Amino acid sequence: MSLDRSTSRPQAPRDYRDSAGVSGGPGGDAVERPTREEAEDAIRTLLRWAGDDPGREGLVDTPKRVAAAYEEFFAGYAEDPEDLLRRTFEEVEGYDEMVLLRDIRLESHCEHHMVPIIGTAHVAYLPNSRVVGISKLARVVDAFARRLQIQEKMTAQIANAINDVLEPKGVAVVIEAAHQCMTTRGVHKPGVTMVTSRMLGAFRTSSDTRREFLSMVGHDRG
Ligand SMILES: Nc1nc2c(ncn2[C@@H]2O[C@H](COP(=O)(O)OP(=O)(O)OP(=O)(O)O)[C@@H](O)[C@H]2O)c(=O)[nH]1
Ligand SMILES: [Zn+2]
Repeated sequence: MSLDRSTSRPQAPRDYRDSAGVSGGPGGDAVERPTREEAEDAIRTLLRWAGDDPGREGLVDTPKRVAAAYEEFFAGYAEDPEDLLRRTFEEVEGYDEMVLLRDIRLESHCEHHMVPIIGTAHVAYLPNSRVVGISKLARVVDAFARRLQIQEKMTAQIANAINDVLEPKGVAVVIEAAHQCMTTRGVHKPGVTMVTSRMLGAFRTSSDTRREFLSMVGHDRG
């Protein structure tokens, strides 16, 4: 879809549904994206609502900057994670050990308060003769993270997309993240981290495989 959001009203991208029926899309075809000008007007309204004057010098360009920032924060709606995974995979005979991408920086936004969720993702799979370009695993994390999210849904979506395209013997995803809606507002608990996981295939059925993964990502304490 077009990234030129200045005047056009591009169609909302295809809703992404994982095999658990979890929707990762922006709300389906019913959502019509406003124009860039309408988005900037909305930001001026919020500035007035916060108690400031959107016409003062320091704030004149702020709506434009915020809209540009939103394009980055929410770029995932324009991505098709399955397509990313299909792009570079190849058939490999003779490698059937775990592939792990550890400590992937994760930047997302919580769907309740629209404030950052910052953390780390660990993604592993057990190839079933098919391997993917390793950067694509990090791109899949970004494609789901750059949306309004809750951590449980994001974790499941990443694992399910990899499972659907690569058809591996197993997939494991662990995300550890701090939610700024808990640290900078509301309950104000800095230092708290939420940990979520999704284990599929051998990572779910074999405790040895799961233990190997958890030990490789440093989650085998206790
Ligand atoms: N399970 C889950 N909860 C989340 C996530 N991100 C934010 N939340 C929680 O979503 C809840 C929303 O609760 P509400 O009572 O509707 O909103 P609120 O009045 O702003 O709640 P407080 O954050 O407790 O002030 C809060 O408990 C948040 O901590 C997430 O990724 N997963
Ligand atoms: Zn929140």
